[in-house]
Amino acid sequence: MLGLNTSIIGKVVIYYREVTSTNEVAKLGNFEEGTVIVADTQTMGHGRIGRRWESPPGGLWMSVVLHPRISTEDLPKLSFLGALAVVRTLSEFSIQGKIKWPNDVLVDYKKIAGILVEKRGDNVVLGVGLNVNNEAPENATSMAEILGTSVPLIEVFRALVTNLDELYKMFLSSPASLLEMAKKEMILGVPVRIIGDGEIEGIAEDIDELGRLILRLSDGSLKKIVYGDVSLRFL
Ligand SMILES: O=C(O)CCCC[C@@H]1SC[C@@H]2NC(=O)N[C@@H]21
Repeated sequence: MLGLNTSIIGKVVIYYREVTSTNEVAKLGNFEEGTVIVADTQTMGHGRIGRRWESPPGGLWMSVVLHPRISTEDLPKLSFLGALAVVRTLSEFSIQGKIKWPNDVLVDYKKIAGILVEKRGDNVVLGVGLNVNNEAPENATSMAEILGTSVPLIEVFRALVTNLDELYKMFLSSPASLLEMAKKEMILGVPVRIIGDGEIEGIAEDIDELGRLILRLSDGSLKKIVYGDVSLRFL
């Protein structure tokens, strides 16, 4: 039926053999909402906290341009949206991924994907890096390594775009429901160390309505950790 299956993400896909960073291209351009920028390789792929992101051929390196009319406080939820879309995509390939707050997807505690949400003017960019057939960096993994065989990249791309689109539509109508769904896939209830300005240890107990991590400290009190320049290590 006409008009009932309107996708937002993936109507326009721009493919590059090589770019500096798909997030940079997406941030700087004047693209319509839902445009996907994807590249075989990135020469300057980056992650959170200015970290370098290795992007050789064989991996999925892509960014989605979004123009959500949402408050800034809901923006971190887009990172969970990206991570949840990756978890759903992996499960279509019989791989069980879990979300590590705030922006990683792990398989058996090894990183398989990272999400980077950035904003420039009206452009909100949701970048996803997923190790598919590329050799993963140390302590990380890839879909091919887990499955013991290479995976058609185009199928992974299609599945991811479909999952992102579905979840984005849900997010626009109810950011809170999206958060609840992502929480179910998050590694919680385990001891962690948060590294930011200083270091703090506790049990990663829950996520609040703004996507902050609720940490239970050894004296029983609770501390909220804001999504920002912090990283999390499992103890
Ligand atoms: O782990 C992280 O901190 C996030 C990594 C995000 C990497 C992706 S790859 C596509 C997009 N372009 C970039 O430069 N970064 C994101």
